[in-house]
Amino acid sequence: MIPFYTPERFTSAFLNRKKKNSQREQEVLVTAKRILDDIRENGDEALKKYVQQFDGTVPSNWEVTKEERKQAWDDVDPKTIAALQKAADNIRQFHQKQLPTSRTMELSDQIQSGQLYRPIERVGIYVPGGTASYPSTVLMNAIPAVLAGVQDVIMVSPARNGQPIKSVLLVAADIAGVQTIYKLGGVQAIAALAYGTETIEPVDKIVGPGNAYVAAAKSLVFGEVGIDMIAGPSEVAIIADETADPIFVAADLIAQAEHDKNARAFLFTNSPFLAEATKAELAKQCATLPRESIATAALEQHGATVQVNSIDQAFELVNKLAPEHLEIQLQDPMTYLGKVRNAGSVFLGSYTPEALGDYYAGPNHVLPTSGTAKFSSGLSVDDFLTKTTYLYYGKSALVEAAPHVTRIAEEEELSGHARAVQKRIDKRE
Ligand SMILES: NC(=O)c1ccc[n+]([C@@H]2O[C@H](COP(=O)([O-])OP(=O)(O)OC[C@H]3O[C@@H](n4cnc5c(N)ncnc54)[C@H](O)[C@@H]3O)[C@@H](O)[C@H]2O)c1
Ligand SMILES: N[C@H](CO)Cc1c[nH]c[nH+]1
Ligand SMILES: [Zn+2]
Repeated sequence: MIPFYTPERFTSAFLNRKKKNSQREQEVLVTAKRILDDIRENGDEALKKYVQQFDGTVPSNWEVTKEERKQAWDDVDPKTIAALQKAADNIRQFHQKQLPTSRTMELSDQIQSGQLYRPIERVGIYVPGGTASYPSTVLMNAIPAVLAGVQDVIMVSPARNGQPIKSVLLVAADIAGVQTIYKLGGVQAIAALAYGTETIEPVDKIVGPGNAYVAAAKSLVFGEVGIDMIAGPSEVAIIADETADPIFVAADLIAQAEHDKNARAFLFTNSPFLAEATKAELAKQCATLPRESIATAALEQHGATVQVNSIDQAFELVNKLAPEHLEIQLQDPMTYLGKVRNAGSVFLGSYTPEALGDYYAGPNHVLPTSGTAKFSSGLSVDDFLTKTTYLYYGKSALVEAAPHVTRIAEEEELSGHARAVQKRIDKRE
């Protein structure tokens, strides 16, 4: 089960590793590039070829029809629909507060400047559909886009082996306000969104998580279109002391580990009792878990219980790790929030499991992984907006600024710049 680490061993095993593409990552990149290039060159014909190869059958229509979307509502249990609607309300409410307002700075009647926010026009949302389906991911990606004012929100998800896209994903798409849904997944979906084909219009930005092939394809089309981030395997770090309940701690480590054999789940504790009790509890809870083999593999290969000397040391290590999710299961958890420097999202107290945020509470679950929380943030309304600054100077304001502007231009030996100002001054005199 979960291996024990000293802080020193944890540091050398997880924090000091040089990032270098493994041979497998290189192979995935080569495959993704080959598929992208082919679809860019040969459009729908190549798209069909890869859909057939990787997803088993080519659907008769790429786009999910109105009838298929309507039928989905009859297929899904009304209790699931109600839960998704409530979750959507919470997510909407949280993200609504992120909406910025355009700013104007009026320094005088001669000088005005400001910043305009505008929605990106067309956004593609990737919703995974390989080993599991995630209606929560539809909500988390589409709701901020719709709130930002994106005109066309286009969702892609694979319809594999002749099976339709799961009805629950179609219902979630309706609840979130997705306009168009294409039955496409993997690298071929990213290619169609980025480059377009004869039948599919390209988008301006692609967001959403996916497997290694999807992540590689997103990294390769970046520049041609925008992307949100390159998502790695999901991860949680839990800081807990002797007051934490080992049943809750183990349950939350497992909730992360069941995602993927490469998922990472870490417990940092100063209590040897909690460490042992959690280990025993992990074995007990895994034994009855439907995804036991995935969770056990993740905990054994990518999990760790770190015996820290103090809670301060736990925060030091966690800030270096910059985990996607951080749970603080300590007494008076809110008092520790100020100690968090790097983390995608923080869950405070024993009654705030990460699962609450994954599905329901409001904050986004598309978060920076693999230490990237040091320089990036989770998905938000901001990801669907562009910022344009503007500037207005009247004549007398330019006259006042002119000597400074021309001085700097001369320093840079760009006399054309200096003249662009000076010509106006000369004409005035
Ligand atoms: N971070 C988050 O918010 C979040 C949320 C949900 C899911 N996820 C993650 O997303 C991932 C989903 O992965 P998935 O595989 O289930 O679904 P997916 O939709 O990402 O990938 C399925 C597609 O991969 C392609 N593919 C499979 N094998 C291939 C190969 N050998 N060569 C080329 N293409 C190939 C196929 O086209 C297939 O349609 C998981 O790792 C999951 O943990 C993350
Ligand atoms: N924990 C995942 C990555 O943040 C999100 C998710 C979706 N469904 C369940 N969990
Ligand atoms: Zn999850």
